[in-house]
Amino acid sequence: MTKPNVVVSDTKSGISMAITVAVRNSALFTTASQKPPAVPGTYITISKKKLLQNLEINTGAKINSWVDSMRASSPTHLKSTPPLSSDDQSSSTLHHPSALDMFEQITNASKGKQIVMFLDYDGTLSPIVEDPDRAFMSDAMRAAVRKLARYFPTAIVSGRCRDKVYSFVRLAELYYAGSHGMDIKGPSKGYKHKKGAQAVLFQPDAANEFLPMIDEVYEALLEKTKSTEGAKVENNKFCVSVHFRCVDEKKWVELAQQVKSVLKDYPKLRLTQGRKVLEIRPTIKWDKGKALEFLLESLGYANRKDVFPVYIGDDRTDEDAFKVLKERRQGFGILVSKTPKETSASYSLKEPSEVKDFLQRLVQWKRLCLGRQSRVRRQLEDINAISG
Ligand SMILES: O=P(O)(O)OC[C@H]1O[C@H](O[C@H]2O[C@H](CO)[C@@H](O)[C@H](O)[C@H]2O)[C@H](O)[C@@H](O)[C@@H]1O
Repeated sequence: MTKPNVVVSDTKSGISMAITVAVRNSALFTTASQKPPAVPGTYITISKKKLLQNLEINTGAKINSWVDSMRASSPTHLKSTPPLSSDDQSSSTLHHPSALDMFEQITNASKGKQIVMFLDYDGTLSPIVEDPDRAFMSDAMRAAVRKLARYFPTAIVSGRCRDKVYSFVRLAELYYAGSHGMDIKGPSKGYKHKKGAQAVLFQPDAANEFLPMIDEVYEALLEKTKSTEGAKVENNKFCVSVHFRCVDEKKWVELAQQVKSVLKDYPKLRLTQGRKVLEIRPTIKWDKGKALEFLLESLGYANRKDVFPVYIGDDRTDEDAFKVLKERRQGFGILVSKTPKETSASYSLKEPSEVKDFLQRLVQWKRLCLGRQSRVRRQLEDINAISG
């Protein structure tokens, strides 16, 4: 389905807004004369009443699709889903092979380049648990990430607020991009930056303007959802998460409607979907993919061919970063998932324990490479000493 961006303008009120129109199944364009022009960005005129009605329909349809896709990915539903045919399995395995099985190919592709690591937090470094405040990472995972950061610049990129994710990871030598990349900070003082890299502290100006609105929406969502047992609202500074995980599935539509009813007063906020969570974010063009590009630039790798970024994540919001890597044709994305999914990542890992194994193997491989290099250097020095 094509989804051109169309600027819709209401002539009476002068309201203009950019919306994405699903052309083929569109409820907006019912007659040939109403069909959108082929060129995106063209102005068309729709009455305000019609516009609001149609947005209602679109949002209503979205609520069902969010809830359906959350249902489809819940463990109880996965169990009852018929297994893929052997053909399906081999094709998805072919498309997204295990990063552990393909380890050698991956490291070969990185030869002569600087690997830079980007790690999502929930579901990647820590297992998914019911209480978001108790999503701790294991000591073994922390040790693996600590060693990783000795050899490669390493960033944590999370939907959580930066302070919260830092309180879980507790490694001062890393870069942290919280609130889906809207709040970025480099390693604490005392940790060396690569030559050419800048000390980083960054929040897009446009995001800062949203802070009071986000706090207001957080309070409104707390109030609106308080009657729904198990619902949890989390303030992630530049965004808000509404958790469905502990809510009875029969109440999911109701909870999604509560969220929608609060958001109708905030057209400058948008909703994205994660793992049994709806996330409320500013409508600015900033996401985990932009954060990845920003960090590469801050590290001194803008427009450089000798960089090899690796992004590991499990969530829909990580797809923005996978896409950036695909478009740049640099490095690759690794999706953490037990089941095949549509993704822009190149490889997959099943769960956080496999992520840990992969990070440990990277460290071992790098140590071997460095060991080999220093042996060769010593031999050359010996030869030079003898001959000269
Ligand atoms: O970008 P991430 O680091 O993956 O953060 C995305 C969201 O993760 C958290 O929620 C998820 O993990 C929780 C703990 O395991 C789980 O209970 C919840 O169902 C998941 O959606 C976090 O609480 C959210 O704020 C993040 O946006």
